[in-house]
Amino acid sequence: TSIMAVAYDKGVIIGADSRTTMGSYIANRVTDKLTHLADRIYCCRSGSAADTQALADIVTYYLEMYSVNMAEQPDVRIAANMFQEMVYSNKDRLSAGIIVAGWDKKNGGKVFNIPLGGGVFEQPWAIGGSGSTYIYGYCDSTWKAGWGKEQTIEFVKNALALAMRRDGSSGGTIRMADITEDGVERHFIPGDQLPEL
Ligand SMILES: C#CCCCC(=O)N[C@@H](Cc1ccccc1)C(=O)N[C@@H](CC(C)C)B(O)O
Repeated sequence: TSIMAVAYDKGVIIGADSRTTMGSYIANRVTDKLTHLADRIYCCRSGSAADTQALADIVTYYLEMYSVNMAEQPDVRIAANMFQEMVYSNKDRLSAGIIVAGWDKKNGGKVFNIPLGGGVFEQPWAIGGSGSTYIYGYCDSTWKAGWGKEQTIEFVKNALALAMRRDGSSGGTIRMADITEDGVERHFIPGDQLPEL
């Protein structure tokens, strides 16, 4: 897996490849790793498909309870803390690298990285999954603060395409989503239209 989330002035762009593997077999070449948790809050999933689906389902339920009991929408940070608590306290039994990202009224676009150990790290951008190891240099040297929507989308697209070319556990298509005050807009790049960098 190659997953990514980048905050920008109006919100956040999330992205992922679409490969699910079972050893060298590609079990799903059109996986959707961008998972809806609550209004304008998503997570990008890497690691065990089963573990991350189970965790996302539990957080989705908890966030619904939050909305009902607090009579207001949860901040992105709340969703990140819920994942962290479960990943940290079950770290020896789970394989789940999650990026929680979204937009909330108080804080705007936010990115929280939750790697395998269960730490939570608020960052302007985050990459994750096996493919991310191949693009740290590209991302560190390319990302700039102050980009708008188009530049951020371009950055996510190019970074994921580079990771997908080098990582055998990443591939297929690129799925992206743009999360802002106006809502969520999905973007899709078919496997035969990936940028050739
Ligand atoms: C057998 C089996 C594994 C079932 C499918 C399965 O979880 N594949 C995993 C790789 C993996 C992980 C942990 C144990 C085994 C196999 C996979 O493709 N993960 C991708 C993300 C998920 C959310 C689709 B990515 O991280 O590569």
